[in-house]
Amino acid sequence: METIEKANILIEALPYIENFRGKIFVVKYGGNAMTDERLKHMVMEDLVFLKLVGINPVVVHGGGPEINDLLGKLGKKPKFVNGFRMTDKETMEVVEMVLTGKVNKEIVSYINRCGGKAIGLSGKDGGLVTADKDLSNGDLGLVGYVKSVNTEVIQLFIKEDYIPVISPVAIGEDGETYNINADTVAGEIAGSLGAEKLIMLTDVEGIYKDYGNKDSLISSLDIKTALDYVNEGVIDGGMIPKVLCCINAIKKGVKKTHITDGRIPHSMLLEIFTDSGIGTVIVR
Ligand SMILES: Nc1ncnc2c1ncn2[C@@H]1O[C@H](COP(=O)(O)OP(=O)(O)O)[C@@H](O)[C@H]1O
Ligand SMILES: CC(=O)N[C@@H](CCC(=O)OP(=O)(O)O)C(=O)O
Repeated sequence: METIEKANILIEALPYIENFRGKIFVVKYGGNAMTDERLKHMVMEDLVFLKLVGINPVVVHGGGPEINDLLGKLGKKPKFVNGFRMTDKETMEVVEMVLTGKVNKEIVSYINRCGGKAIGLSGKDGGLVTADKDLSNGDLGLVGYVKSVNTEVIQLFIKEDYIPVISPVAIGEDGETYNINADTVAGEIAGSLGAEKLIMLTDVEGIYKDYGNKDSLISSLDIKTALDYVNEGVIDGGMIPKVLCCINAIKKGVKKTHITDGRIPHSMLLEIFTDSGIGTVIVR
């Protein structure tokens, strides 16, 4: 790359950096970007970069594949209904162990090694997220929905320059531990914080008008069109809950939500700091 091109890229980022200083970006971290070592490293660098230019990233992570791995080793077969894991008591123990014990701490130590200051939290810490039993897909055991978010805990850590890293496990008034889909938690936290952005890292480029036709990637759509696409079946499968979480977050005051390709190196920076972005933006 010519040196002038490098300089132009930095200059293109300048107005965004100015604009976003002090704002909160909630990042849902999952998919390939979480399992591929090289991509993992780049995501951590991107998070530290955001913090250094004055943006406040808040990470909500998944870990579905890791949970499946450990369940497999224990001889338990994972079962899903509409993308939600059937969670009996024994499965819940595994979910909590993997998400809060393994995945969360790995991300925290990775960010710290990359020069950031990360703090690991589950929904249980400081009453950050409370849950109740989710019956919207039938009785899936200990699957929960988000009842409340205590933003004070998150704000406290942001103020002290930490990057909060949150696992989607929460406690209910009944004292039960609940397993909540990570996209849902990210959407609810972004909404409650009034975040500037919710960024969903996933394993597709973004939303396609015609899934299967790589040329039909949509760069931007509003919430009404997004909902129409869900109802018309243009948006299907695992993309449905993602889009619904984005819509929910926007209705609660998040300015922009992004669905972007975690398989692309530094996709977060490309999405945030370039005029065209690389994935799909959903706005009001
Ligand atoms: N219109 C669409 N555009 C993009 N992806 C779509 C669309 N309709 C359905 N999908 C599906 O949604 C999937 C993304 O959801 P999912 O696999 O649950 O992501 P993640 O594992 O990152 O949470 C895509 O891999 C694709 O199979
Ligand atoms: C209720 C439910 O399904 N919870 C999810 C929580 C983790 C998650 O959402 O992980 P991904 O983002 O990697 O899919 C699960 O048990 O897999």
